[in-house]
Amino acid sequence: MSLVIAKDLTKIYRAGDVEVPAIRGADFVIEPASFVAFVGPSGSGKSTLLNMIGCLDHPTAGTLTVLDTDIATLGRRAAAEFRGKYIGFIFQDFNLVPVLTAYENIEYPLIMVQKWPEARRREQVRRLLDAVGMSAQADKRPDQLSGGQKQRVAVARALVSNARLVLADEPTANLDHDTAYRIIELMKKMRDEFGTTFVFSTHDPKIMAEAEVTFTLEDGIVLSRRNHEEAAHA
Ligand SMILES: Nc1ncnc2c1ncn2[C@@H]1O[C@H](COP(=O)(O)OP(=O)(O)OP(=O)(O)O)[C@@H](O)[C@H]1O
Repeated sequence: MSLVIAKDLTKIYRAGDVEVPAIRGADFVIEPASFVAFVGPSGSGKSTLLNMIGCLDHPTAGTLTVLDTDIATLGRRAAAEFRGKYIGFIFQDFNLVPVLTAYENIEYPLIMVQKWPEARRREQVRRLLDAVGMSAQADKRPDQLSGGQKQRVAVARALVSNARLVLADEPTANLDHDTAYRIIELMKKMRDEFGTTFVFSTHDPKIMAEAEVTFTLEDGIVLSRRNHEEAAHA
């Protein structure tokens, strides 16, 4: 069963009398444990699509099924619960809490959303710190970390609640190219290790080449789907 199924997905923003069609009838499918990129120019609708898949924004029309749930039908509370249980987020500006250490930033969703007992939390946070290669920096605050290290912490935080799907909106936009490449490789390694589906957006052609499946967006329309493995063997 596919993890995400979008059919004729449409999003129109309304500001007074003005309508902005951000997504115009998108159809796509994302499989479990896949490594997927949405690419396209600024304003093509990448963030809007990721926000709808992440239950942060409501479709105007069409259907969007995530993990067998028609998420367009969820109310605010149910959407928040669904997000907390199944979806992790990574942002271009890291979004770490400045007064918390790397350890505490990763632990935060377990306290706020999941309410795990302390011993289980500690074991899970240490496992994630180790998986992203940040155990030695566990006690540092974000201002004591490099951009790449901050994004490693954010990757661990996105996975700490055992998310089935991680959505990353331009996760490498604030990183130099080598660091960006290493973060994408880390995300792929996490996909291999935990079986989590990763969906990210990017403008960067070198970064998009690292995805296994690429959807190209233009003016709110999914123009093409490319499977890199099929292409490599063609
Ligand atoms: N809250 C909003 N209200 C009105 N229009 C919006 C809103 N959010 C996005 N849009 C419009 O929807 C379209 C798609 O925007 P979106 O942010 O999804 O594109 P994007 O591909 O992520 O762009 P970028 O790469 O610059 O982040 C744009 O025309 C944008 O101006």
